[in-house]
Amino acid sequence: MRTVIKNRHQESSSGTKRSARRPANAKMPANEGVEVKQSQILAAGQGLFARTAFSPGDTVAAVDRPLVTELEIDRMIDTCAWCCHRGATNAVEKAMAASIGLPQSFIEIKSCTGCHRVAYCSRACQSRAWKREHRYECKVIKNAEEVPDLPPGVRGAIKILGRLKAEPDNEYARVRNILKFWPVGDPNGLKEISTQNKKKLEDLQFLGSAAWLYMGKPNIDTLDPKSISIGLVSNIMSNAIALSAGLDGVALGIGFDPLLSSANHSCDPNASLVFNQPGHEIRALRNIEAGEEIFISYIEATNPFSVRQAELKENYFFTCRCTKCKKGVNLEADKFLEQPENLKSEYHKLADKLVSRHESKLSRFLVPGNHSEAQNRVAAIEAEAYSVLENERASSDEIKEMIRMCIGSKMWHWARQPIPQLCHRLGTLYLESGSVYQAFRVGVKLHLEILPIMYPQEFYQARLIGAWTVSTLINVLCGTAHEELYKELAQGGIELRVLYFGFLFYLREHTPRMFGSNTPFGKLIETTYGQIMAGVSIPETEIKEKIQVAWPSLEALAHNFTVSSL
Ligand SMILES: C[S@@+](CC[C@H](N)C(=O)[O-])C[C@H]1O[C@@H](n2cnc3c(N)ncnc32)[C@H](O)[C@@H]1O
Repeated sequence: MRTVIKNRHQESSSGTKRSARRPANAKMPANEGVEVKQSQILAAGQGLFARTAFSPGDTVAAVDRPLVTELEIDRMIDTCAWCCHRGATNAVEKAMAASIGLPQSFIEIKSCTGCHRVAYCSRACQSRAWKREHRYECKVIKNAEEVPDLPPGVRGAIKILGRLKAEPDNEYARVRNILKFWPVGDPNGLKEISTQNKKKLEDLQFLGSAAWLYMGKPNIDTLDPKSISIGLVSNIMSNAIALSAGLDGVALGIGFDPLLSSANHSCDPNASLVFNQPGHEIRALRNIEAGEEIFISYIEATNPFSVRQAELKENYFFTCRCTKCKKGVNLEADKFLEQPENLKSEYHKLADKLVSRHESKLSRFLVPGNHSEAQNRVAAIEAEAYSVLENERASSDEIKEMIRMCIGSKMWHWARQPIPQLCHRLGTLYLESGSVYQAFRVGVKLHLEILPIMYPQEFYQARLIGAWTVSTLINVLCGTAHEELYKELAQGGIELRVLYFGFLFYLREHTPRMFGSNTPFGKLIETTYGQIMAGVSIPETEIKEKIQVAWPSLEALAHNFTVSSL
């Protein structure tokens, strides 16, 4: 059956004009541009389809706030449970956020005086949350001695059960809609989870029963409330959209929305999810024709085949059958610069040690070839690199060491995972330790050389965030604290102030179509532009000429960044 989804706002389009497309700036009632019907992926249930053509950057579908928005347990004290804005919790973080223009420098988070377990950034957010959902959970989670910190999926289910109990007539349809999602909606879905990982299914059942229990075992008309609770938790947790604050990438929590969550996954997506705290939308990454299925990526799609497959299986319980995965392992994401048997001999001893360390998970990292000893060695280096990445406490020295090993082995290039993710982590660690210039150099390498290879689509949000990060770092380097360094760079032909304008203009041009103008990021860029330009007397055209002259110095900086620059 076809479900046409209606309603909500949609940003006007202003991209490439083609006859089949909507005219630029045409107003269109939102979400009429999509419909839910049988997916083109075999055995993947329903999917989201375009009913009209979209250009890169267009909003394909949008909601004011996902139906379920739940914070991670650690975020409940510093993040608004309604709009998901985070406030700095200590003076050091506040000062660092202020220095790079992050909103958490001025956001104050206050706990709910009823339960002291969730917090809000304003009375308006608190009052909206109370009316919509918090009144159903406040008493339940109040008693911290009896009720432990509950995972986001359970809290989401508690609120839905509360609403269902209070307003059964209004809420039945919504609950049925959530339960029709896979895995619960798929007749074999839960069995499949159990086959893959029996413990996972038991956990979901346990958490579902817990939500029902904490709600006081509600009796809801003729429905079986305990099974509903298990179904809600299972579907929310296995379809969860990861919510993160775009600017600092901090994981905030999970979301579930019947419209946005209808979009299936592809490792070569044509659209992406943008979380505008709390608005949430799907934006086109490239031209999408009417009738095409909309695919987003649930994970980091530039990881190698087996890493992607394993992540989707472990966290989302399905085997990916997207067009990219159907081609197997021989794509760009899996390629090394050399065949495994050409690994330099000085790496053999170290790699052999890693083979025994990672023996149990080596198969995840194996690439096809006919030289098993050599394959094992390269797979073991890759396993080590991913384990450093997964270790939240890895030091900057450990990360540098790993990048040196991979790049030094001449098997990896800079855009081959997990190098980009390791570089990103290194940049963050540099910043946290106050090494702004080092963070800037890593940021320039990422933005100018690595991200355009990873995400060739110009409208990928990660590229814009990369540009924003570099611009804020340049801004800091232009301050009085770095005067000497600034002069030194200028003598070497690197005109930071001019380069800053290059980023500012790029951000101002692209943000409206990548995040939207009337969003936290859109407003931040517009305010920054207004403040900076107010103090500038030179016409913009003249600044642009200067940027053109200065830009090659930045490209050279990126090019000359090697392992010895770490
Ligand atoms: C967020 S839901 C998407 C809507 C879903 N197709 C439905 O009908 O409920 C995610 C589920 O869709 C299916 N799915 C999504 N992308 C897939 C893919 N690339 N390959 C196979 N199954 C996929 C899996 O069953 C997954 O658990």
